[in-house]
Formats: sequence, structure tokens, C-alpha cells
Amino acid sequence: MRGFGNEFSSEDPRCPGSLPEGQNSPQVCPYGLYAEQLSGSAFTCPRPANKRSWLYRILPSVKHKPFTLVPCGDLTENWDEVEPDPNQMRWLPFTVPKSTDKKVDFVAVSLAFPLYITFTELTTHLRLKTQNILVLSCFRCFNNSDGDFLIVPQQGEILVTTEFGKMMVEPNEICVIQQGMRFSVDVFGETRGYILEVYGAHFELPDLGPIGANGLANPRDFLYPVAWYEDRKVPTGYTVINKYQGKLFACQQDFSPFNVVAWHGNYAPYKYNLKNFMVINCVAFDHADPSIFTVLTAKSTKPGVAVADFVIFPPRWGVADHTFRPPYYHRNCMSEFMGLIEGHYEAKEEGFLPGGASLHSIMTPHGPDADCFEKNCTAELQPERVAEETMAFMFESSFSMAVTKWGLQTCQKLDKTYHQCWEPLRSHFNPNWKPSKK
Ligand SMILES: O=C(O)Cc1cc(O)ccc1O
Ligand SMILES: [Fe+2]
Repeated sequence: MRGFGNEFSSEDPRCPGSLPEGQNSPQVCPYGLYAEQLSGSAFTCPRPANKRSWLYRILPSVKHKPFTLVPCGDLTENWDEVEPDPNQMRWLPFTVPKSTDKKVDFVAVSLAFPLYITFTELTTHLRLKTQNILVLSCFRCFNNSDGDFLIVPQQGEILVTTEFGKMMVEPNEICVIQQGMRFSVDVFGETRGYILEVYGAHFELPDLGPIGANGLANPRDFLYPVAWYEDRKVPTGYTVINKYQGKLFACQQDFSPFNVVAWHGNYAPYKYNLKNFMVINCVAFDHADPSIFTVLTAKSTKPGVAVADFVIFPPRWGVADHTFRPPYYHRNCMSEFMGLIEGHYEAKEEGFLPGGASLHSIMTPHGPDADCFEKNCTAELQPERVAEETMAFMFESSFSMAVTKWGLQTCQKLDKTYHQCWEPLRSHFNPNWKPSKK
């Protein structure tokens, strides 16, 4: 089903009429189902921010044995493991761990999602963590009680099974799975990607202002799953893993949680193909700020300030006249975490690789490497394709970030030579310079 934030209604075609008509909580639901509401916003939120769905399921989520704490592996909410570090950071592509299992669930897939980033509003120091989640096995699902996940597959497609239905998500697509939604992930080979977690805000489409009513990520390109259920008894135990207050808890139940026969509402997972992004850019002169490439934004309560923006750098034309076309040198009051899905990034032809990452923290200076600067000062300014067959992205946040011990040491991917890419920058200053006569 399509349309960002729509009010959807979906019934598994095996059970026509399974959505109650005219009310949410009938005395007895069609097909003997249980009604369960999943609230993604306070009951009293104003209508534009109010998010909830009604799920009609074979058994309610509450039928489970008690949750117990399970080991978190490299998942941590200990933000003080290492000292803060304001340096430019870059990581070589993260290792895809080998799995003997062809089909593994999300928690195991964290093997393949080694990079895990959390923004938290719980403390005054808002942080990022970079780590991998632990390895477990099948008949497991995951739900995040703390916040929403934006998943960016980089290598390998993933099949995301959720309480709302199934979604195949390929590299160059993203999916969002919000707080509380149960899901599992199948992979089909070596798989890797990035996850951004936001707390206390859901992603929205950015306002378009003077752009008008259309453009950037268009609402109709956001796809939502249709209801799909399995009536599966699992006497050996189905494990529900719950990330709660930064720790993992597991409980057992004897049936599949993917037992929702019908649902309706506006709180549901979705996916989006980045190739559908309608790029807007400068057609005269100067380099526009990257906010023009915002796909989704999780707003803070300060106007215009995001908890996190998801920004992409898709293939496009560069046409600006008398302009240094690559990104400018800059220092930013926001944190900039970047990843690369495929291809090259215009400001760094080398060293920033698909499946790797970079972090330019608050006020950390950065910009094009020396090579990029020299080339683009003298380049003949023809219209040219920028970044063909490529997709870089940025998680930009108003929060300061802490990198975990895993990110700095354990993963062994931190590129200690990164700063050297700016070392050859030399002074071109000429105090006797005169404007050229036209
Ligand atoms: O640092 C980066 O590469 C991201 C970025 C791109 C751009 O075109 C302008 C500013 C900016 O931070
Ligand atoms: Fe930047």
C-alpha cells in the first residue's frame, strides 16, 4: 500500500471481513480475533502527530512468559567507555561476519548490521554509539521499546517480516520500523547495512517551503506492507527480544507473533526506494546546503532543528557556473555521520568506501580532500553527471555523539590515516593578486 502516513486498512486475503466495521473494539471480533492497539504517540497528541494502529490477531501480545535480561554483546548504553574524541573519523568497510546459517533472524543479522547508532534524549549528553548487536538464532523476533529504527541496507537484500506484513528491502531502499513493532529479518547471503535509531520523535517528510507541493521524497513512493499472518504454534518456544532502556530482554511464547490477520491505522512500518528521490539543486551558481537532499526528518521541538535528518547524495547533474562545485569546507553545529551504499562520494574519491563510514562531529572541520580541491579549482565547468551509479547518505543530528569502544577499537576499522587526506592542502595566497580584466 502506498502513501506516507496514510490511514491504511488491510486484511489478509485468506480472511475477508476480518476488520471490524464501524468500531475498533467489538464485543466479539470477526474470526474470533483479539483486538490490540499499538500507540506510537501519546493518546492526546494533536491529530497531525497522532499515530496508532489497531491489530486484529490470533492471540494478543500479552500472552508470554516473563522477560529476563539477556547478554547484550557489543550493545551498550555506557556512554563513558572511552574519552570523547573531536577528530575527523573514518572507518573502512565493516567486516561482514560469516554465518553458517543461510537464514537467520534480525538479531543474528546484526552480524551484518555491524554499525548501530543511537541518539538518546535521556541525558543532557546526547550520543552516538557504533557497535554490533549480538548473535542469536531462529524463531526469534525483535522489538525496540526505546525508539525507531531507520535501516539502510548496503549489501544484500533483506526480507523484513513484521506484525503488519512483509517487506523486501534492497540496497538503495530504506525501511523504517517504529517503536514497539515486532519484526524479524531474513538475509540471503552476505548482508550489511546501517541503522539509525531515534528516540522521542518519528520520521516525517520535510516541509517543502518555496519548493512547492511536490519534490524531494514524494509521499506516494512510501510503501507499506499488507496484512499477513501465520497461525503457528511453537511448542519449543518463540523468543521475543525487547530492547528496553538500552538493554536486551527475552521472553518465550508458544506461538508466532506474526499472527495479525488484519490491521488498520497510521502507525506502520514502511520502505522507500531512494531512486525515487526528486533531486533539486543549484542551476546557476554556488553550492547549496545538503538539506536540499533530506529524505526524512525526525524533528526536535525547536523549529528547524532535527533530532536527526536522513540525507542522501544521489546521482544528479552539476551545472553551477563559476563555482567550486564539491562540498565547501565547513564546521557545523550539527554532527554528520556518513555512509556509502555504492560508488564514490564527490568530496572523497578515495578512502571513503561502500560499507564504510565517516563521522564529523560538532564543529569538527572537514571538507574535500586535497586532491578534490586541486582538481575542482581548475576543472572546466561543463554540465556533468555528479556521482553516477552512487549513493552516499548522511545521518545529521543536532546532538553531540559518543563513539563506543567497539567503534574506536574493537572493530579495528578506524582509519588512522584519515587526517592525511587534507595534509597536502597548500596555501595559494598571493598578496599581489589582481582581479582579471574581463
Ligand atoms: O560533509 C559532507 O560531505 C556533507 C556535506 C555535503 C555538502 O554538499 C555540503 C555540506 C556538507 O556537510
Ligand atoms: Fe559536512
